[in-house]
Amino acid sequence: MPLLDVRELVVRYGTVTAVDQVSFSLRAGETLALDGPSGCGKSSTAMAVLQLRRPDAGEVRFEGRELTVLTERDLRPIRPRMQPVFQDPYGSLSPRHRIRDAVAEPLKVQGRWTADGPAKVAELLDRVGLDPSHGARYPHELSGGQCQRVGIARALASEPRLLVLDEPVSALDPSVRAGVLNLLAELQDELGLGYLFICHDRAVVRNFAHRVIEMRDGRVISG
Ligand SMILES: Nc1ncnc2c1ncn2[C@@H]1O[C@H](COP(=O)(O)OP(=O)(O)OP(=O)(O)O)[C@@H](O)[C@H]1O
Repeated sequence: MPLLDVRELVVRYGTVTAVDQVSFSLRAGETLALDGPSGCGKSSTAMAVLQLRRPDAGEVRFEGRELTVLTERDLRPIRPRMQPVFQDPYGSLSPRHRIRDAVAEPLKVQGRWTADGPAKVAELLDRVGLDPSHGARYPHELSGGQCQRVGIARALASEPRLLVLDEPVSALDPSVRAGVLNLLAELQDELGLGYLFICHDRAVVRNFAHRVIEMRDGRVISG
């Protein structure tokens, strides 16, 4: 059974059809890249997969369950298992919260904060290659690459099966990109995560993805 199976997905904004009958599937432990020029519908596909933007038509089957028919309430226990990581590492963190609080937040929101919470946060920071002492800092005291690692630690706190990575290294200096991509590859090996990886850097896609589908004007043109 695929981890994620998307069938004939459609997303419209008024009269614009941003995603037009897109289908693909993804297995656990696999990275599928969505490639294509700006405006071709990659982010809209990602948002619809995550049910952050409910699709206008089509199916999104995740771990065997059809999500598009579920209510917000029924989606609540499923949401932690599919986590986004966005392009802008600073933008996805609140400037007023310390790093340790940002990583603790999903545990607290999901009712999983217990006496060993601080130790779990330290472990998550260590897992993404950050010194646990970074937990006391604020986002502006970290580099872009370190912030993106915090974003990944926050996603891992939810114990996901799928990460939707929307241009996760595009905003980073070329010198730190490889480090973040290596971390993602290690986590995938270790945890068997599926990655839907949105990226328009051909070299990165070639090195990192197991399969690539190419989009143009809302449609899949190859892959
Ligand atoms: N909220 C919105 N309202 C109206 N139109 C939108 C909205 N979001 C996206 N679009 C339009 O939908 C189409 C697909 O956009 P989308 O952001 O999904 O593409 P993309 O491939 O991710 O592009 P980029 O790489 O620039 O993020 C574009 O024509 C875009 O202008």
